[in-house]
Amino acid sequence: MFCWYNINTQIATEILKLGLEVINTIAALKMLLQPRKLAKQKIALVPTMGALHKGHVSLIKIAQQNADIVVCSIFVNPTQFTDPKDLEKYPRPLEHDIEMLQEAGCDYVFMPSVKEMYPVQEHWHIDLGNAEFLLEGEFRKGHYQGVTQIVKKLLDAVEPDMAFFGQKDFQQVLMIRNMAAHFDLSLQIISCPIIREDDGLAMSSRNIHLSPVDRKNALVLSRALQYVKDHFEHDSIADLLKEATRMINVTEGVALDYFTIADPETLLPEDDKNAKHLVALVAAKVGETRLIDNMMLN
Ligand SMILES: Nc1ncnc2c1ncn2[C@@H]1O[C@H](COP(=O)(O)OP(=O)(O)OP(=O)(O)O)[C@@H](O)[C@H]1O
Ligand SMILES: CC(C)(CO)[C@@H](O)C(=O)[O-]
Ligand code: BAL
Repeated sequence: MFCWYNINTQIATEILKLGLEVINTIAALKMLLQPRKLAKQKIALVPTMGALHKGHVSLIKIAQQNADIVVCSIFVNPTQFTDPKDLEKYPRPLEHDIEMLQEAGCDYVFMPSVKEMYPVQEHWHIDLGNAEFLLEGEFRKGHYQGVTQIVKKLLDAVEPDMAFFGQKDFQQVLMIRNMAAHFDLSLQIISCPIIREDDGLAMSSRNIHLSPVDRKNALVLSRALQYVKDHFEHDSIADLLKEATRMINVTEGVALDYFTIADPETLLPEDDKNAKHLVALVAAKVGETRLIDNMMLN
């Protein structure tokens, strides 16, 4: 059986020739990064679960502009999946990912096994604040404990000066910032803009599961967000929510989990349009695929 974590030697050799180093263990990673750290080079981490697309590449490019060395991790983290079927079918196109990272000029890719990251069973539970239980936290209970658990392990392995995350996973960035505050970590956590397809759909690894009909229907999510942004000046929050949810609910094959206009720090619903910052966030199942998206409104 082809094993995702064991890179075949031929591919590994090709990769080394092209300058991208593929590392599977924390010990090897630390050894490779040590001289870089001694030379005071700035190290950036871009954590991913693979199935890379232009959204991931944009994080790598931003990281390159801010650091000397960019490490991208690819690890499909089992502890953040609340639906075993979602984990099982998560896309794992290894060779394609390696090619994208080479092309992007990434320096190191860290692709550990599950055993490497979780050598023993362990308990993880930290206080992430009330926002942990809202939105994604309500629909994927325990998800952010799993996300922060693996991100802390990756940060411990790489010890980067900065880590880059996409704003597409808006709540995730907030949770990771809260985890970093919990452990008093001093690294910079940088949130990067959402990269979209030409028609507005937010890029996501799970888009690969969309059938052609789903793909068309999925557009209603970014359209509803854009509607809210475009009408924000003149309409009340209640009217904006009403129209956005209507747009989604009339789209066949799309089942809405939530559409909210919220405070970006607390994620609590906000009905005061004069609030300094507001974000609209949406999650829905499109066919069998659950997608999320968001847009800052002011
Ligand atoms: N369209 C995008 N624009 C910017 N950043 C993105 C985009 N999609 C994902 N990212 C970021 O890339 C990082 C790795 O995400 P991940 O590997 O889970 O990909 P994904 O596309 O979010 O996949 P999925 O949502 O299906 O899990 C995260 O910080 C995520 O926010
Ligand atoms: C941050 C992350 C890599 C942790 O597994 C994941 O949640 C993701 O890809 O967004
Ligand atoms: N991109 C967020 C990771 C997840 O959905 O599990």
